[in-house]
Amino acid sequence: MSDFHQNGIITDFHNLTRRPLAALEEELVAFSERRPMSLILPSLFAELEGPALAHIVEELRRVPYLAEVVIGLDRADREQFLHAREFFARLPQHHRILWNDGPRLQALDNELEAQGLAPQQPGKGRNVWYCAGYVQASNRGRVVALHDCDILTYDRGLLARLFYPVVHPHFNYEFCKGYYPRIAEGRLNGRVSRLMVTPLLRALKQMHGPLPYLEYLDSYRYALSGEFSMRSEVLDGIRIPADWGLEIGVLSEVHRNYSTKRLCQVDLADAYDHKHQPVSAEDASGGLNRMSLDIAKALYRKLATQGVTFSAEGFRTLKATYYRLALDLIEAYDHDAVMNGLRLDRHAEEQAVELFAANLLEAGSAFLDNPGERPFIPSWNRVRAAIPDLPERMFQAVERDNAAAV
Ligand SMILES: O=C(O)[C@H](O)COP(=O)(O)O
Repeated sequence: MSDFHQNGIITDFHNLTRRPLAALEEELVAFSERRPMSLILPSLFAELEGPALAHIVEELRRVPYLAEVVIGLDRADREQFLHAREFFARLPQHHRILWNDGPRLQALDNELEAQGLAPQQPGKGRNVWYCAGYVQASNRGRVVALHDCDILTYDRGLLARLFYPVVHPHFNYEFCKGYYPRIAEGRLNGRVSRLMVTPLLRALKQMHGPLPYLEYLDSYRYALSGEFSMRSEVLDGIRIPADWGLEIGVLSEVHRNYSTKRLCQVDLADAYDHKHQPVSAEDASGGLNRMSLDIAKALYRKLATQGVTFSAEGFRTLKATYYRLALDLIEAYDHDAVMNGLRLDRHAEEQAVELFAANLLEAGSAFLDNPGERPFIPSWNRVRAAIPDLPERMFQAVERDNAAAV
């Protein structure tokens, strides 16, 4: 049960009364006339075979207010795409799959590449970016929500709560971010969020003063959650990273474009569990190792756009400050866990913090050594300026891929 604290920066929507889902959904159906809703599901083909997605689709089948569901499908060959079409066919809502590796969308990607506009690397950010372009072209929704496809504890109340703040006709929020406790099987999870992002933001505040941007980021209870909703025009103007920096990138872009009065967060669930990636300490190309590098790079680059300058010496200080703050937080997490009868492996937590600390330096060197890197994908506004009919052609390509014969 959450309290009713407001942090004074963004509005916080709590779950104070466990209001029945039927009441929320009834309102959402009424709101949908004025603000129709699209749902984007960024998915890997492998997730169709995992334990979460079949249940998510079962829940979605019963959602009465959605105008469309757009599934961004990554890492699928032709046969797998055909399987995905069958898999999602049970959705009663209008739905389309973006076969990102298919020949039609690849051809458009090549065209964008020729103009220097294509995402530079594969990843969740790239997948979401293409889906964002598609929902603009399909023009079915005024409000768009996104959630991950590996949520093991999914129920459709999560989606209702995620949409509500942005679709209520008398509220004028542009963007809403979800939060929840990542607790499962007696353990406290959310390792990158708890052990890296929170102490890193606080270390940056110690070093650079209480910048409004850092205060703002730190006001999110779960900055890395993959669940957010927004008015559809928000998607047009933002530049997001192609990789795991997506969540931090989106939060940064909405901060740049809107007053914090137009931004909010919402309590989505009492517990949340998903697929846990390995830490992957030995291999920086995967797992939480890679995720922490991508996030640190995205944060440094966004801070640079706020006028913050970095140096090798500064990164060393950041590492030391972060490390101390992270160890103090582990103590707090541990005590909180004990009182709640949860388990926390302090050794594993400290090992993760050591890795993240090293990665802050690693990401720092990448930042200082590659000033010309293009980690952010251009906004769709820019794509439309360069190739005006590309979104429409993408729409047609998706229609053809989803038609009976591919
Ligand atoms: O949100 C996070 O911190 C990362 O996605 C890792 O989450 P996990 O520890 O719950 O796997």
